[in-house]
Order: sequence, then C-alpha cells, then structure tokens
Amino acid sequence: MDMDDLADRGLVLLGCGKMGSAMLEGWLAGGLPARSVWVMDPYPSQWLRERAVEGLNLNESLPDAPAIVLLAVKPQMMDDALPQVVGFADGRTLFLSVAAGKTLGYYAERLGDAAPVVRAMPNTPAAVGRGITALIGNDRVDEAGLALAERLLSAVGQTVRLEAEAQMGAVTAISGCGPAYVFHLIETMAAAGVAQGLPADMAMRLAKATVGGAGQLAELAAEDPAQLRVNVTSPGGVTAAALTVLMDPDKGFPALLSRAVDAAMTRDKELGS
Ligand SMILES: NC(=O)C1=CN([C@@H]2O[C@H](COP(=O)(O)OP(=O)(O)OC[C@H]3O[C@@H](n4cnc5c(N)ncnc54)[C@H](O)[C@@H]3O)[C@@H](O)[C@H]2O)C=CC1
Ligand SMILES: O=C(O)[C@@H]1CCC=N1
Repeated sequence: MDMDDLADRGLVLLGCGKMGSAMLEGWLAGGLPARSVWVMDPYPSQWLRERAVEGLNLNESLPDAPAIVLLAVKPQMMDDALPQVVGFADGRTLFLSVAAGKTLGYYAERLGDAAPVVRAMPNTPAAVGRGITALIGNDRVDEAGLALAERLLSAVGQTVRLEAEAQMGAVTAISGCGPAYVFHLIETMAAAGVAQGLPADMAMRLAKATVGGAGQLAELAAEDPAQLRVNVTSPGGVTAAALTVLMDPDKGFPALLSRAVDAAMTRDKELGS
C-alpha cells in the first residue's frame, strides 16, 4: 500500500473538526486529490463544505475498501461513531486513530482481530506543516502499513515511532496538548506586557514573534535549549532576575508544568476507559 493506493482507494475521515481539518488541509495542499477523500461528519465546517464543492465526498456513501480510515472524533464520541466504519475491519483497510486515550486494545474489542490499527498523536501545527506525530501500530500492522501512516503524517510535519504504547500518554501530555501550553504562554506574555503599559497589539506581536523565533532557534541551533537560555541570561542582568522567579523549584515553571502534565495524563487515562 502506498500514496497512489491511497489516492485510488480513498481516505475516509470519521470526524473532521479541528485536528482532522488541520491534517486534511496539509494533505490536500500536498497533492492528495479532494475526490479521494470521504468525510463523515454530522456538523461539517464551512471550510469542509467548500472542499466538497471541489470534489471532496462529504457525508456520501463510502468506498468498498478505503486504504485508510482516520478516526478523528472526540474520544467521548468514539463508541457512537465507530459503528459507521466497523464494516472495513476485514484487514484490507488501515485504521489510523488520533483520539486521545483510546488504546489499541479498545479498538481490538470493537473492530476485531483482523483490523490493522495505528494509534497516532498529532498536534495542530500540522495545519502549517509544522506538526509532530508519534505513532505505534498493533500486531496486524506490517512495515508497509506503518510506513504509509508515517508518509501520510509526515506530509504535515515530523513523525516519531514509539517503542511501546505506554509512552502515548506522556506524548499526548507533551506534544499533543503542548501547543495549547505555548499559546497560553503567548497570551500571558502579552498580558504581562499590557500590564506594564505596552499597547495590546504591540504586546501580542512581541509575544508571538518571541515564542515563534525562540521555537525555531531551539529547533535549528546546535546548542541545546539550556545553553540557548544561558546565552540570553547576562550574569546579574535582567533575564536572571526573571528566571529566579520562573525557575524556582517549588513555585516556578518546572513544578507548575509537572503538575499540568500529571493532570493531562490522568485525564488521558480516564478518556481511554
Ligand atoms: N485538537 C487537538 O489539538 C488534538 C486532538 N486530537 C484528537 O483528535 C480528535 C478530534 O479532536 P478535535 O478535532 O479537537 O475535536 P473537534 O470537536 O474539533 O472534532 C471532532 C469532529 O467529530 C465530529 N463528530 C461528532 N460525532 C460524530 C460522529 N458520530 N460521526 C462522525 N463525526 C462526528 C464533530 O462534528 C467534529 O467535527 C480527538 O479524539 C482528540 O483527542 C489529537 C491531537 C491533538
Ligand atoms: O485536549 C485533548 O483532549 C486533545 C488531545 C491532545 C490535544 N487535544
């Protein structure tokens, strides 16, 4: 199975909200024909309806044996939604789930033993080709299946293969949810700037460019983030004063983020049950 096969046999999206659309936008931009895509979603967005005008199959009858079924409904909706695609669980179609918490065991119970299932955790920067997706398959997924899932996901950013499904909770709490933490950092930096007297639009522009630029530098630089931090921090200077607060082991960022990640992982487990 390869990308041509995907274009020929079809890609079905079960649910196409924020995450499904972020990925689909990247795949269509990368050359997947809209006519090769089937979306099942009772509440399609305006963007999806516009794609339907271009040939995307929106809430239409599904192909016989699509190459891939992407499961992108909320975990809480999965029990209700899955029966629509259970007929494809005969081994010919690869299931690709992005739902937080839903385990390979959960899918084996509902789709049976024949279905190859890849569990993946993407993130919304996929919409601009800057996502990162971790993935792992069940024992029905062969190397070709995993490679296809990887190729599909690498069209919207980086991919990483997990060694064990148990790693998925931590991945979800770090890179799946992580963009929200960073967006909140931007919000709070901008708000702090406004509190210090900057105009709101200037404070937001400074915050966005600082986080975007620092993120890109962290990815591209030879130095690790700790050294990049040191490079900003003049001894006895202004950054050092701020970092004394942020790096406080009890009340600072490490303790806060650790509590946030613990809360995310607890919720991830709850959603899986
Ligand atoms: N938003 C994010 O940053 C990320 C989300 N995910 C996962 O992606 C999945 C989707 O999340 P979002 O896109 O954020 O949610 P969303 O609420 O934006 O999208 C879910 C879509 O499913 C549709 N839907 C509801 N019931 C359905 C049914 N019975 N059949 C077909 N479609 C149905 C809804 O109309 C909606 O468009 C979740 O499982 C989430 O855990 C994973 C990684 C990141
Ligand atoms: O908030 C959620 O449950 C999903 C999982 C990762 C990002 N969004």
